[in-house]
Amino acid sequence: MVGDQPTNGRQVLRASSVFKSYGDTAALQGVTLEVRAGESLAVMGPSGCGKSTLLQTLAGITLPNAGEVTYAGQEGVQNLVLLDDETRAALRAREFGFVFQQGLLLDELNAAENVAVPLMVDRLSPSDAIARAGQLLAQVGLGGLDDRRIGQLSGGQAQRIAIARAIVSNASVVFADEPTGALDSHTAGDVLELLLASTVRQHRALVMVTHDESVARRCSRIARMSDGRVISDVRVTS
Ligand SMILES: Nc1ncnc2c1ncn2[C@@H]1O[C@H](COP(=O)(O)OP(=O)(O)OP(=O)(O)O)[C@@H](O)[C@H]1O
Repeated sequence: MVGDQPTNGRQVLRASSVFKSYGDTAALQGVTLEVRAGESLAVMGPSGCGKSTLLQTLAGITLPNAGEVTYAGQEGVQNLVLLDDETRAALRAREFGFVFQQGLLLDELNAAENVAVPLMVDRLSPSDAIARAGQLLAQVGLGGLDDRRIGQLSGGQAQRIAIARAIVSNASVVFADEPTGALDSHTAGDVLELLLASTVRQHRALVMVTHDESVARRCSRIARMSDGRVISDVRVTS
């Protein structure tokens, strides 16, 4: 099935005329883009065109040089650019989830502890957080692996844990940067299916950077970038 959910949900995120430079490198050159609840947005384009910078800007990880990023969340509509670092970090931990190609899981923690981290950041007691993490691991098909160290898992299992961690605190937006890039095609398909099932089908928004057309076509919308600009933004219809 293509375009897993209708995309007429409420607007959760909006970048307006966003510019971002790193020194002399203009990574974003006036991007305006909205993201709605229950939609999956694939961000595509050639290497270096600004995809990851856009994702990180929408997520409030990177601050733009100009423009606004508004987010409609638990505290109402807020411009992420104007929040102080601590407030923005707390909002990210509470309302956003992240699935990256690799590297965000903590090797020194086991599977359940990794999933529990956002809950503990959000001040849930460790025992309640670990119990909730165990439920999430079962939901993503990894029941019984709670005590397994990250280094003892396959790439596909590690991405399932990353997905569990991304949604454990009821994130309303999940950001994924090449989430299947390091996986073989069969495992990648399973992980993508899980990512879509645990986000858009739960009325979350998914914003995903990918180089893979077949992955993008499973999303409900594709934004294509070139030289720091969005050059096309279309619904996936078939
Ligand atoms: N921290 C940084 N410092 C300096 N330049 C950076 C930094 N991050 C990104 N850039 C530059 O900004 C531009 C956009 O980078 P970005 O990572 O957003 O592109 P991308 O489309 O995600 O690329 P890729 O597909 O290769 O991951 C590139 O020219 C890159 O070299």
